[in-house]
Amino acid sequence: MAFSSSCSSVKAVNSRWTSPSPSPSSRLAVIPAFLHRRYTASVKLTATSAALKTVEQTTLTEDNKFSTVGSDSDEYNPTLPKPRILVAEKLGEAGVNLLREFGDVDCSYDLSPEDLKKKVAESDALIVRSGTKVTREVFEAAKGRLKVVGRAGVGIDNVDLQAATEHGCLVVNAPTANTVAAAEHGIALLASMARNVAQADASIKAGKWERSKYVGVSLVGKTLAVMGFGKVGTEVARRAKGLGMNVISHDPYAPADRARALGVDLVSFDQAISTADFVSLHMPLTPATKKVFNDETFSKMKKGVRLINVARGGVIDEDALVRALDAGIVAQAALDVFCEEPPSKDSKLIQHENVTVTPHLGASTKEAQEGVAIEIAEAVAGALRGELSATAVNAPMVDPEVLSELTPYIVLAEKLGRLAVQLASGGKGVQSIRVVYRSARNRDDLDTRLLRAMITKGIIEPISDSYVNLVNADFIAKQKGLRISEERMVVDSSPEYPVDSIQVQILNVESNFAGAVSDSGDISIEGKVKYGVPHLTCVGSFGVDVSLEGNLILCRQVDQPGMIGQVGNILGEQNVNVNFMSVGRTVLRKQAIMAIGVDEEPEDKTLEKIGGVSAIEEFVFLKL
Ligand SMILES: NC(=O)C1=CN([C@@H]2O[C@H](COP(=O)(O)OP(=O)(O)OC[C@H]3O[C@@H](n4cnc5c(N)ncnc54)[C@H](O)[C@@H]3O)[C@@H](O)[C@H]2O)C=CC1
Ligand SMILES: O=C(O)C(=O)COP(=O)(O)O
Repeated sequence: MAFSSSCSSVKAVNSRWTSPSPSPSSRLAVIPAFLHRRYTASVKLTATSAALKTVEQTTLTEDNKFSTVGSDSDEYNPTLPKPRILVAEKLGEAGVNLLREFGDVDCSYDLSPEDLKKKVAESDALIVRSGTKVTREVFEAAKGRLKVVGRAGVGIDNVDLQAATEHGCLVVNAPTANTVAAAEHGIALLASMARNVAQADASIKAGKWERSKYVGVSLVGKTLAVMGFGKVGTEVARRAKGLGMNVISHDPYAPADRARALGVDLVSFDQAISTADFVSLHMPLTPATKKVFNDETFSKMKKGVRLINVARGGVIDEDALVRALDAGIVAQAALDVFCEEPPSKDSKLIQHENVTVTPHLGASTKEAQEGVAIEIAEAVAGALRGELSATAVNAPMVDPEVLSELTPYIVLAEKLGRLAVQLASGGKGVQSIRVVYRSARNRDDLDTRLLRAMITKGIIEPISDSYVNLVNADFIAKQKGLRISEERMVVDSSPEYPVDSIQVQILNVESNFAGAVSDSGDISIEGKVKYGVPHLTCVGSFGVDVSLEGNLILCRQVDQPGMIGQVGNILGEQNVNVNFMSVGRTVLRKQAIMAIGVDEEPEDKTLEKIGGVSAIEEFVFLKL
């Protein structure tokens, strides 16, 4: 469907205009030099009343970098103190060295829960492995300082993700570097269990020579059920095929063609457990997989089945496993992971003669630990720099190519949100937002999660104390009762660009600038990215074209000659640098909107002078 914008045409006056030589004393008279600090002050004057109204708002960061993990004020800046990174579990040296180049690193292992809480209150990032429980209390104790938790490994079941999200704390993991190590450990357990290696070793060391007791079983020709055909499961399957095993797998989410390519059949859960001689667990611990191996499921297994678990202890009901071992349903089990780690010394499961155990060693090879350390160090440093992480667990994961393409639109989205909310009277009662993305691409080719998050950030931050980032944007919006509906319209523009325009509407709210209210009665602004720079292209029903840099003055006036000169002169006299100017009108010589981009924040008296120009009916000063 071709779309024509609801905005009126733009009068061609997009000229760069520089005020006469600025006097240093008047520059930055109001805006503090430290652009990263939040501050409050924004004024709106109307020509008729010239009354001052204040809207609380925040600044943008200098470099337009969008923040994934921190507020603008917390964003990484090389001139600010280095971020503090708490490494709470042993991490490979290469990773620690990488982190040291970037931040102040505190390697404190074996912290008590109380000490961990104390330390996170002074840390921007925390790095853990599977041995540290990062609970809600930890996030609460951090009091907003903790911006990222890095899990140096795959499983994030030791991190309270909901609490992290609510606190706007990004969680990243290192999901690839230990895959092979875990798979190799699975195969090591499989083979050593089948040939009683651990038991025979203990027997010899106890002075015995028991050859007939430790007759094993062969692997070749046996059926292995791989439960969870993800990264580790796939590598286990590949290796088991090499050992001559028949491999089947159960994974409700794995693509069948990927399995087929390895000669593995994807089957149902019951089929997998009832036909396998060996069952190897490789699924994550989730509410759906918790204790999925229990009395009922053990009873469906082939008598004499052998079980390997290098995934998570919690997927097995350990008491049920002891019963299944005692009943001979499970002939042997080889376990690397346990419900509680370390397990109690007198655990019947650990002590069972048919059970082989290792202390969560799946990822513990030199190679894997160096790889994981580098992977997590890069992810954490990137997150602290405000980059989007490819391994984010509680924020949108975005392909780097998609991200680089979307970056200018992300900046535009935040600025439109920030502008729109300043056009609402008093910034209160903003409840319903409608966003329309116009794009030449197919609906499925445009992932709007980042754009929506940044519009939310732009809307919420100027009117509240909350800081919003990609992690908590949806949560904070919900908490504040903000409803954001999104629409996509296919337009006849170039599919080379992901988005043609973004329109942000605030519904059912009064505006402090009548010119921003569209025919439908809602505050409406629209923007585009031009040559990589975000532009405002529509205010209410008026088409404009002004680059969104610095701050913005919007004037609604009678469309007549000389307006640009008059306002330009007022600003120039006060050494306010105009970076862009544009006039849009609906009907010739009736009404027009003048959008003026200014580098500095004009003083109140300057704004009052603009308000005093007789043809100006209303105007508003907006911070970007
Ligand atoms: N023992 C150790 O030191 C290590 C343990 N792990 C654990 O191994 C497990 C697998 O890790 P990766 O392969 O890297 O993860 P992954 O995310 O690549 O694979 C997990 C697979 O499980 C599947 N799955 C989810 N729910 C399932 C269900 N109900 N039934 C069957 N399959 C299901 C998923 O679709 C996915 O394909 C994780 O629990 C991880 O924490 C990983 C590395 C080292
Ligand atoms: O990566 C995983 O999921 C693991 O279980 C590895 O845990 P670890 O880092 O060795 O404590």
